[in-house]
Amino acid sequence: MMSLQPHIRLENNMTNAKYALLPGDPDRVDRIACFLDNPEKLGQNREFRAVRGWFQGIEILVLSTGIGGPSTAIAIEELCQIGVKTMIRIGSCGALQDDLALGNIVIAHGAVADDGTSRTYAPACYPACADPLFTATLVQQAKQMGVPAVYGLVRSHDSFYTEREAQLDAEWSARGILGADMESAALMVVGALRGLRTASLLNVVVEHNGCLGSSINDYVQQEALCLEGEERQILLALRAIYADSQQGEK
Ligand SMILES: O=P(O)(O)O[C@H]1O[C@H](CO)[C@@H](O)[C@H]1O
Ligand SMILES: O=c1cc[nH]c(=O)[nH]1
Repeated sequence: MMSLQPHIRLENNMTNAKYALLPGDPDRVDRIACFLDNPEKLGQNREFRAVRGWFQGIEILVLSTGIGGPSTAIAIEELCQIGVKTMIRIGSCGALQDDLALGNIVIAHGAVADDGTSRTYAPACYPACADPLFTATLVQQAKQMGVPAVYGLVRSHDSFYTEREAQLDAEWSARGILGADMESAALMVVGALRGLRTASLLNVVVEHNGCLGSSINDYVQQEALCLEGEERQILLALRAIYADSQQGEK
């Protein structure tokens, strides 16, 4: 088996984790670590910050993927080389539906693959789907926890600031897509091609057509709602991992 992975700079002997949590933002790795027992920093190279820890006895690796499909695909490929089997994105998204509030959680069972990475790995008609059983476990746990969560489809894209974004968001909103992010599709497509189980949990950090509050109080309150959502999605993922682990060796 290959040893030190060139980008994530992890190797087999550093962790036995079969489950990985994958935020985009490296700083989110540190906040996730607060939910784990005996968290241990494994290092950082570029956008890939790694921590391992345990939740109810299950070893979990946390690795940031950076922004977008290319670095996410690199993270998935290299995590696969060191034996990780189940990868759960702990991401954020912009809502595409009016009834989604800041801090609500979107459980994505599939994604519109509007990104270049997915297209590079497979034709555009290849479906970007999460693992159905793990996703069902997430939905079940969310219900048990009383988390404000919805499940459905999201759209992953490569652009944030093009002139067409508002129009594209409106079109995909009309098709019932719940939210927009930049990594879920690549995770699902590359994961499926490599025989991995994937899932994506997205915290709503931008409301659909929401007017941004101008006062400091609004801003502070919005930030607090987003952080609460992040805590919910982390706990939800960890509880689903535990429930999944009780169903047999993965
Ligand atoms: O919060 P993360 O996980 O980085 O996800 C979202 O935030 C970034 C854009 O601001 C993109 O990576 C998007 O997918
Ligand atoms: O609006 C947003 C927020 C996060 N990520 C996106 O892709 N869009």
